[in-house]
Amino acid sequence: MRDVTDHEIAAFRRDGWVHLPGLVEEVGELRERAIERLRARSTAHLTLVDEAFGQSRDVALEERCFAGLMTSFGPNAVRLLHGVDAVRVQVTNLLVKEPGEHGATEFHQDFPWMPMDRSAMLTLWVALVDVPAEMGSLRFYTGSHAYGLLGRSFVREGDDQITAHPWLRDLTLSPPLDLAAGDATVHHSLTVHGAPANRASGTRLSFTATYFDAETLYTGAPYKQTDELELKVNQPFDHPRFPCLRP
Ligand SMILES: O=C(O)CCC(=O)C(=O)O
Ligand SMILES: [Fe+2]
Repeated sequence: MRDVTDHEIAAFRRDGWVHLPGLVEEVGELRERAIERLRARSTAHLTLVDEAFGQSRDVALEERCFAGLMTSFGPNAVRLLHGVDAVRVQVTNLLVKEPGEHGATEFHQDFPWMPMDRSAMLTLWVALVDVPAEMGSLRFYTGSHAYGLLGRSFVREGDDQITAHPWLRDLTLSPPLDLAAGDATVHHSLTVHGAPANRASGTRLSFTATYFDAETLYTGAPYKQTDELELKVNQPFDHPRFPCLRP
């Protein structure tokens, strides 16, 4: 994996998202492991998120090659986030968007569900196959991370951010990106983002990892991932599920 450049860091801080062409040199093994693992995924559509994409969560806890990818991006995540000395990983995931099976990913922010006391958090999204725009690469409202918490989406029908906050349309929507396998995007946890449905013929396949400031304290807000972990309120996420990475 290459380092992010100073120019890319400046763009991320200004825009709330950045395109990282050629971030990962070789994705062959990652793609094979992803396909293998996704065979076992549940295809039940139980939530509004399931309508948008399938998931295989915590992939880096179980697959060495994804653990390597997660770890190598740690120093980049520290550099991208402002005033952060170390990060923890919140979750790693494989996302699959099938033509026909999945619809659009409605525009949303990632942070409003999180049981964290600060929003210094970002998500790396790596294309594991070529993802032309019509396959559903992510779109971002440029600068939307400056507007704070805008509320939860995927909770009720019609709660996407554009319906809730029509003024977002005054911001610039990022261009439809044609990603090659190994290209990535990064978005801040407050950046409004979404993706169109997959209108190509193949499967959209990506790896994501979410990183947050290692100093972040647990608030105790109900959240499926953390409810069972016996974390202490007002203490850091000091738990093997949230590995700490330093530059
Ligand atoms: O891949 C998608 O369509 C959505 C992914 C997403 O919202 C995220 O990684 O935060
Ligand atoms: Fe998201």
